[in-house]
Amino acid sequence: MQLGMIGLGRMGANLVRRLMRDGHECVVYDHNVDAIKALADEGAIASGSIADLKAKLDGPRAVWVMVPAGDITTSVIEELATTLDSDDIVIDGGNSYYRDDIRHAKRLSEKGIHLIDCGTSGGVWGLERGYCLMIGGETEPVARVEAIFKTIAPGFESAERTPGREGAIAPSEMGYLHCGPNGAGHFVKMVHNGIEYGMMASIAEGLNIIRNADIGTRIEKGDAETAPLAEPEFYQYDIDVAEVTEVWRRGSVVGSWLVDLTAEALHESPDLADYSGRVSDSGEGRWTSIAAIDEGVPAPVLSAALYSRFASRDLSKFADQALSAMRKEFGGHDEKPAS
Ligand SMILES: O=C(O)[C@H](O)[C@@H](O)[C@H](O)[C@H](O)COP(=O)(O)O
Repeated sequence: MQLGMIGLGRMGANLVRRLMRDGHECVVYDHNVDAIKALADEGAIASGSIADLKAKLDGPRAVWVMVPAGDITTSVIEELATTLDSDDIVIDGGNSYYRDDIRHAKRLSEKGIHLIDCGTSGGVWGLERGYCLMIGGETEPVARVEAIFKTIAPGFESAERTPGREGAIAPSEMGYLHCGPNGAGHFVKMVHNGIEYGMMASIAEGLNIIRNADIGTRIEKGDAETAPLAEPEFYQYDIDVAEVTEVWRRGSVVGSWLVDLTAEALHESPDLADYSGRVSDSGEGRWTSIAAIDEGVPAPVLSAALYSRFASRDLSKFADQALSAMRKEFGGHDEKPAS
């Protein structure tokens, strides 16, 4: 079928490539003319504006928006609200906050345009592996663009069938799921990313414990800041962390795509020297914690993982200085001065 794509960054461009490979026709638009030209050279139909994109699509249209969440998505949706026709469909495939979807759906519905929110997971690997799609919106428009979701998703063969499941293959078994009305798709994607934070943090923390299993040798050399280890002989292991991730990839309980990717990164750079250690976040971990608080549902692991990202930046510095100051004040302890 035909699809318009607005936003030709890594995700948008690869979605277009995957769609074209499967015979879909894509009309593409981006602020960056080079990005449009690159895809036009690969067979997409170039457009010079959102109005031009509309003119090049047959109605009722389907337009996928793949731009950064927040103000940019809102402004593109606003332009679509004034440009598209009744019964056209807008699919927001970015990482929008599900509450924005509810607002955007209302705005588009004033013109009879349908919004589908579509959490899209798979990152830079999605072109080959396919993308896991978490979808929200009205039933009819979602069904109308199902061929698009089917192509973009990884497909039934991407995982072994869950034992006990039989009969017709469900969409979830192909890698896309209509989760509920507007916002439901991005709600599920939000929590998916909250889980992503927790899994990433636990792998990273565990590897750090292994990396420091030689701390007994370092304390003997007197360069540790901690209380002396009672039994330094138990921490004398110089373990190759890269090799640990490699072995965990084979048959271990924690084996996963995240461990695969960690093994790859450690193979390229055993000390991870190219990384400052400051970890960014785009919002979904925060929104997951807010949802947990609103629901009164405990989510200590996901919240701790979010806070450890904050701690990775300089924003924990003042709290650490305050700790140091208090320790010195009440105990006269010798705290390290600022360097
Ligand atoms: O499922 C995915 O493909 C990822 O979650 C993807 O959405 C992306 O990597 C996040 O945008 C990173 O999120 P943070 O910037 O919050 O880490």
